[in-house]
Amino acid sequence: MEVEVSGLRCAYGRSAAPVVDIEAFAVARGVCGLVGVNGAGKSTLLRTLAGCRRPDGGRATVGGVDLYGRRRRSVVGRIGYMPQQLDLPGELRVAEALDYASWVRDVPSFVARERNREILEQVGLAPRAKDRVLHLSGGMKRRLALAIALVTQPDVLLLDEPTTGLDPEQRAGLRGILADLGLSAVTLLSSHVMEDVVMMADQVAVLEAGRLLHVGPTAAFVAERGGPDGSAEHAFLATIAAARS
Ligand SMILES: Nc1ncnc2c1ncn2[C@@H]1O[C@H](COP(=O)(O)OP(=O)(O)OP(=O)(O)O)[C@@H](O)[C@H]1O
Repeated sequence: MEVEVSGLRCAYGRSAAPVVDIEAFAVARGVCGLVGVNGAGKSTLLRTLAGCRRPDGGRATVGGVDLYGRRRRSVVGRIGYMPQQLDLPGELRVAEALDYASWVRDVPSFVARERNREILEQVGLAPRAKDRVLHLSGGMKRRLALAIALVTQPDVLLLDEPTTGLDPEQRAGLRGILADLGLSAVTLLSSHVMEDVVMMADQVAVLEAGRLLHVGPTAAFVAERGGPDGSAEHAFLATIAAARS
């Protein structure tokens, strides 16, 4: 299932300059890392691709279906979205929160029961299934948000800064989950941490002031722009410096 964007413009306020302005962008499968400095437009783009924020111009499609068109219902249910700002039901227990998310997304309860148990194992929250969400640590809340994004077994997974607050073991766990999903889903993840992008994403997209500066295989991006040390950080900084000069 392909995620595609054409002539996409997003602005906050009628006369404001667009904070996302992308002529064309397509991700067909695997994991694409979306990188950019603070305010580059990553969250706005992901929110728009999740079907949560109507663009001010252009189109965003999933599997050829306009996310804001008449047939949107047929695709928004196939998208799993983990926002940057978590809004979790603190009073519920972890397993209940997942069941609730499944109910909201119309996953039949007989399917959800087994699947949610597996998801809790995957994200390492099975031992905390009976804990109240508000008692979880920051990193655990992030893992729960990831679990919630997975309840529909989405074809498209959008993760906004998924590694924030995760310990090294959990980062490795997230890589494992993405590697499994990479075979079947299109994943777009934003991150400030180039190291995470190199380890998790086979493609990298660089966003600067709402515009797409570069899209391509991560390995080539680092090899060609990473300087003598082959540093991903260097590749990123060189790309935005060239665009600003
Ligand atoms: N609700 C809002 N109202 C007005 N402006 C907003 C709003 N949300 C974001 N912006 C502005 O839009 C621009 C892009 O913000 P966005 O959060 O999409 O960037 P980002 O790349 O995700 O940043 P970060 O890495 O800091 O999370 C920024 O200039 C930001 O100030």
